[in-house]
Amino acid sequence: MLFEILTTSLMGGIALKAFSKHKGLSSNDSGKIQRIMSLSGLNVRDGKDTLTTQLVKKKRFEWGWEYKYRIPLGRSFGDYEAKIKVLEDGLNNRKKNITFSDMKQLDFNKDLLLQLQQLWKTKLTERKEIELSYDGLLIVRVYDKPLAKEVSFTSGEGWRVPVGLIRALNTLKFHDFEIVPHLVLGGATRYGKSNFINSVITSLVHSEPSSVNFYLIDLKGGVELCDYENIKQTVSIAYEPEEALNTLQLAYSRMREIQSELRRKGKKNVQEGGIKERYFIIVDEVGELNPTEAVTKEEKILKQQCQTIMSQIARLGAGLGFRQILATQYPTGDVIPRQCKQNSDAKLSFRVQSATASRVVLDETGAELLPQIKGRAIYQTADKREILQTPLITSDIIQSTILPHLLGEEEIHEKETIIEQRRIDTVTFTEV
Ligand SMILES: Nc1ncnc2c1ncn2[C@@H]1O[C@H](COP(=O)(O)OP(=O)(O)OP(=O)(O)O)[C@@H](O)[C@H]1O
Repeated sequence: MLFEILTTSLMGGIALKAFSKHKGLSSNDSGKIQRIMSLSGLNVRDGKDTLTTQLVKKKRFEWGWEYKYRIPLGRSFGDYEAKIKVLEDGLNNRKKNITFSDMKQLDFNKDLLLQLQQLWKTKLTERKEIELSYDGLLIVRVYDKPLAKEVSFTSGEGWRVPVGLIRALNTLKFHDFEIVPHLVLGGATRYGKSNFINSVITSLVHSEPSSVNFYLIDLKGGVELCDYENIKQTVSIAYEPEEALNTLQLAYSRMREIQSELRRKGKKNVQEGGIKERYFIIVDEVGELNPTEAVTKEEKILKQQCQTIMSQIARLGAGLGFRQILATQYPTGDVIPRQCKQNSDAKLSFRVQSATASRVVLDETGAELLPQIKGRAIYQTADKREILQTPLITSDIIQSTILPHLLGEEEIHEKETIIEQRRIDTVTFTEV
């Protein structure tokens, strides 16, 4: 009896609190955010006046709250970005509330007390996460639930590959290589670049096995991409800068062939020309092809040639079915050829060391402030920037996907002979 009374009043109390919170009556993070901003030195003194960050709008979404603030004169978005950790810690310095949606998940036919205990435990370890952006007003998004730290890999469809789970509605975001052909990828070591490249290749092999062609350049000692060496979709693979030039030349000469074919047909691009094949040039550690880092004159010339071809492919390849993915862990000024950067409308950056490195990859700061979570990244297209958790792919998935496409010894020999022949035919590189 006593237990029933206790449970009923506890439930009643929680329900009331949850209801008021759901209606936005009790939770007022907007005020708390304003207070944290003031206390962390974001106010501006103007003579006798103190200019503060002013709330303009707040809106409840399924994932949490969005607040819009007018920032005082004399402050920049960067000033607020620099305080993101202070804001997040301040917001999480609170007593935990049970929400209406938490209540909806309870099963009243099962052991309620146990469920409530579990819910409370989850609440104590849960952390709200925030995201900042700026569109003339400062936008602060406060998410009820943190973004998952691990997301399983599932293949995309056609030329759409999974990029990661976004917070809004917990949905998977895809990158469509037919819409945005080239991608620049950056991030400090061990945050997930190679894993992402593996998931792109695996997804494409799974979805477009007879139309996808790879030109792979793995300058990290061949440990990452060697799995794909003997699959029929890989036209050429390189492990050293000298080999990289060969691989790029092969891709370049194929690009010229397609260009001639389209010209003959009087078509503007592969879509119009009914050409289904797509060619992916993937360079893992493009920094190894940076001529300014070359030691000898020959090496410098070789790397310059590589960069010239990569720039040509970035500039002209899109309509000819060529897609380029350039990855680097050293995002310094000249590591990604300028034309490649300019022609890549999508960028994916894992955590980097500094705001400067973030600017090299994304053209904006922010990737240096990502949490130290493997696989967490900013995906940026021409009009949108989203934080997401990239899927983690396992060796088992990679192996089972490529197994049906592995070449036999005779086919490998045949492929090598064709490549050798093409190399001989690829005389000199000329501008298209
Ligand atoms: N999306 C992810 N989710 C969870 N863990 C991940 C994810 N991506 C990578 N990891 C973990 O991080 C480790 C390093 O990842 P990865 O090899 O892709 O890093 P990297 O950025 O390519 O590093 P480096 O530049 O040093 O080669 C992986 O072995 C894996 O355990």
